[in-house]
Amino acid sequence: MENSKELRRWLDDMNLPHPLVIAGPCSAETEEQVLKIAHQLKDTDVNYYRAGIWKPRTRPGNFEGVGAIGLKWLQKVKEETGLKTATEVANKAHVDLALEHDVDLLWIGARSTVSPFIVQEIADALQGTDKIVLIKNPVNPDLSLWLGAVERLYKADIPNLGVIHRGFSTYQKTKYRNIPEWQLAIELQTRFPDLPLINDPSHISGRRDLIFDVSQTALDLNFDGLMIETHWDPDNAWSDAAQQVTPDRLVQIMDDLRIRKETDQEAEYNSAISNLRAQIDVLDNQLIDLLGKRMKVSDAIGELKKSRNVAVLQTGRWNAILGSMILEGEAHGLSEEFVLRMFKAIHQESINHQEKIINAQV
Ligand SMILES: O=C(O)C(=O)C[C@]1(C(=O)O)C=C[C@@H](O)C=C1
Repeated sequence: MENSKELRRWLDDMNLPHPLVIAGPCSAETEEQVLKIAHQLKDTDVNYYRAGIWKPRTRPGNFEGVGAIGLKWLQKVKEETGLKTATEVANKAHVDLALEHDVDLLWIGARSTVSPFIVQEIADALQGTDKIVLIKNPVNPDLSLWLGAVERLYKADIPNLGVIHRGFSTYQKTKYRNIPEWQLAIELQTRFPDLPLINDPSHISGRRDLIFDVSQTALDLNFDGLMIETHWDPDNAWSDAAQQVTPDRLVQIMDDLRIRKETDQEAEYNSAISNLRAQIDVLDNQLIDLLGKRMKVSDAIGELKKSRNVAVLQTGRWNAILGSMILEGEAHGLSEEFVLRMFKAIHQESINHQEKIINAQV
């Protein structure tokens, strides 16, 4: 699969004055609930009304969705409000039912994207459809697996594709339910700049007070749209209560978000940015030069260790470097997270250099 302008045609054709918005409850609960929220979202920026019909849950015993009856409620939503509809599908039976009920947009969930068998089954069931199909990232931060799923659908002649970034599972304790790992979304855009990219701040945040900030970051990174779980009574929702917002709050979020353009054609902007980018280029070259020099010193240490039969890894020294660099970084406005990541990468490269030297056959 190659990048092409064709990939974003379905989105461009919508000619939206704002990012694409997919909103609605995490789960369809009752007909009344589905219709009530849809009517509240009717005259807002919302383009697609979402509702989970089949819910993959971590543990058995939790609410697993109302099933096919919910698709009838979504049809009613379309009739009564004119909103297009969206739901998650996780196997062939779901696809067949969703198509039968004329759901306009289907998405593949994170737990399905991890399984090439399931993705292939869904792709086969959807073969040639002109519905929009969005693929959520797999639960683990694996860009190839994510793009592999997109490719399976592309090869099944499904032209209207896109991806949803919903964050990644982690053992670390963080403020997020699923850590964003924005770098992956940036890498995906670098490889497929025209593949529509939607952010799901609800699943990244796991709590409603973070949704605005995550959405703003997504828009600052050129995301094309947002999927935000919305419920008329979030606290009493049957699933994911903590991360849903009310329709009023959604409207407020959309009002407050700053939508930035990709670039600016003004001469003044162009000359200022060229000047600053020239400075960045000089500094980046200096960084590479310095890192090369540091590795040369590390090579010399490697030779010395080899002659004295000393181990490569020196945890005492390494911890001392980390401690002092975190403090130094702080004084230069660099976050601890960044300094740690950067020095772990430098340390690993240094170890690789020394390993090569120590294990070289003479
Ligand atoms: O100080 C050393 O012994 C080194 O080999 C250098 C270095 C580093 O790159 O800073 C590399 C490996 C060790 O684990 C500790 C530090």
